[in-house]
Amino acid sequence: MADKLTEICDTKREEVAARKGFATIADLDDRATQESAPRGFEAALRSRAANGFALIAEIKKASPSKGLIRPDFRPAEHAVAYERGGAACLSVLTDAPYFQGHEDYLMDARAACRLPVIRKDFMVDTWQVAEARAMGADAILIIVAALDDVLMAEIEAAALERGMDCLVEVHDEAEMDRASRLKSRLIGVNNRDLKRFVTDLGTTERLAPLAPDGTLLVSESGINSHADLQRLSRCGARTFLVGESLMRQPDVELATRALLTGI
Ligand SMILES: O=C(O)c1ccccc1NCC(=O)[C@H](O)[C@H](O)COP(=O)(O)O
Repeated sequence: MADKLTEICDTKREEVAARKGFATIADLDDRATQESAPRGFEAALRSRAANGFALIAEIKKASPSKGLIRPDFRPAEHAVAYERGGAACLSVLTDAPYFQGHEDYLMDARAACRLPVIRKDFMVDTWQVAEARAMGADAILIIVAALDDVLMAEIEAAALERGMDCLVEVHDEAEMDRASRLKSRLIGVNNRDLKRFVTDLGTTERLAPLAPDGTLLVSESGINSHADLQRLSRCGARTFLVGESLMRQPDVELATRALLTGI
């Protein structure tokens, strides 16, 4: 897995190097003490998945594959709509160059609702983990394809010591094997092939049996309907990360409810 992801991570390393000049990890940890404690991202998903489908609803303005997705982008309103529609957690993109994200979107969304929030970004440095907590994030994303084993474990440790959860994202069998060596047991299979930008729900079906014991499996990307949730549940996935198909709907609350219930 390389290409676009490599390009995004190279850009991210440059961005982080520049941002580090403005705040040390100690500064960020100090700022984090003024934030509310982590809300329990994984626990919220596990409790919802025990009784049905658990949704991580994504607040996504744009993407490298589709450009602008939501012209009338209002993160706080979308957060409330997702919560009312039945989402268990939120995902908020904070990457600016490729997704038009911003840390303010995460802070505004989290302040508007009671849901736990994952900072959806490309983690390449432990500094970003402290930054995530300082902006209020309850969880971070670890993209296995973007990191070596040592850095991946350091980023996970930095999140766990701050009380945050990690969603560990994989795209293939080798990455599932590497993910299984981490402590976290919240593993996401990304159905999007980052070389060709096509999505295939079959990726989750192929990798689901390889997840280590105790895993809460999350199927990510390219999910459009309740029928997709039903199909994916047959391979054991009861937790889903959905962005574009919900963000394109005029009534986000209604669309979220329809996705979860089929009604
Ligand atoms: O969304 C993209 O085009 C993309 C491109 C390159 C790297 C990552 C990308 N997406 C990040 C995500 O993981 C998705 O935003 C998330 O899984 C939701 O997917 P979707 O429901 O298809 O919007």
